[in-house]
Amino acid sequence: MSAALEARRLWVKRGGGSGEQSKAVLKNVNLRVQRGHLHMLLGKNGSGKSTFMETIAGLLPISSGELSVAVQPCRVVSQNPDHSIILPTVWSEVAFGLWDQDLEPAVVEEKVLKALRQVNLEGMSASSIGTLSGGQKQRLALAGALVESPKLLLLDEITSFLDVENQFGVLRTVKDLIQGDPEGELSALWVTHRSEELQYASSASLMDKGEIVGVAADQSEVGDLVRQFEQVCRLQGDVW
Ligand SMILES: Nc1ncnc2c1ncn2[C@@H]1O[C@H](COP(=O)(O)OP(=O)(O)OP(=O)(O)O)[C@@H](O)[C@H]1O
Repeated sequence: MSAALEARRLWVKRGGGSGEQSKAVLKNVNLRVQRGHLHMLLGKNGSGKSTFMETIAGLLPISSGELSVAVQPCRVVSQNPDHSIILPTVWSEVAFGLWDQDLEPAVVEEKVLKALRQVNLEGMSASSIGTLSGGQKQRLALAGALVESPKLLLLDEITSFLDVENQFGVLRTVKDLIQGDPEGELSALWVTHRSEELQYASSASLMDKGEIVGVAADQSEVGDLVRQFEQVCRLQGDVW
C-alpha cells in the first residue's frame, strides 16, 4: 500500500536567533503513514512531535532528507480549538472552509451538514460558539477540517484539553471516519503523549529526543511500543 505521507532521513534544526547556535531537533526521522491508516506518533513533551507537524505544514525548513505528502487536501487540527475557531456560530465556522470554492448554496449546505453529522454536532448548527463545551469545540474544529474533504488529517494533541469521555469520543470519531471512508483513502497522523490512545492506532511510531526509536506496523505491535515508551519515561525520571 502506498504512503499518504513519508519522511526519509529528515533533519530539522531550530533556534539560532540572537547569536545562539541552532540545534538539530529532528534527527534522521523516518516515518510512513500508509493510506487508510490512523498512524499515531507517541512521544514525551519536548520529544519533537510538534516540530515534525510544523515541518509537514511547511512552517519550518528541512535541513536535509525528504518529506513527501502524496495526498491532498491535507488539513491540520491543533490542540486548542480556541486558537482556531474565529466565527460566531457553528454553521458559519464550518461553512468558512468553503468560502473560496464558489459553490452553490445548496452544495455548501449539504457539505456543512455532512461535516457536522460526522462529528455528532448536527443538532447544533445554529448554536453560538460561546455556548459550546470544550469537547464540542474540538469536534467543531474537526468538522472545519472535514468539510474540505481532506485525504490527510494532521491532528496535533487534539485531546489535550478534553476529559476522558470526550477524549475517547473524539478518538472513536476519527477512527470511524477512517474505517468508514468508502475509498479507504482518508489517513491521519495523530500526535500524542498519551499512550492509552494507541489502542485506536492502525500503526504507530515512538519519538524520543527527535529520533524515531520504535515502530508498530499494526495494532498487534502497539503493546510493545507502549512498553518501550514507559521504559523511556522511567529511564528519564518522568514517572511521578
Ligand atoms: N522555537 C523554538 N526554538 C528553539 N527550540 C525550540 C523551539 N520550539 C521547540 N524547541 C525545542 O525543540 C524540542 C522539541 O520541541 P517540540 O515542541 O517539537 O516537542 P513536542 O514533542 O511537541 O513537545 P510538547 O508535547 O511539549 O509540545 C525541544 O527541545 C524544544 O525546547
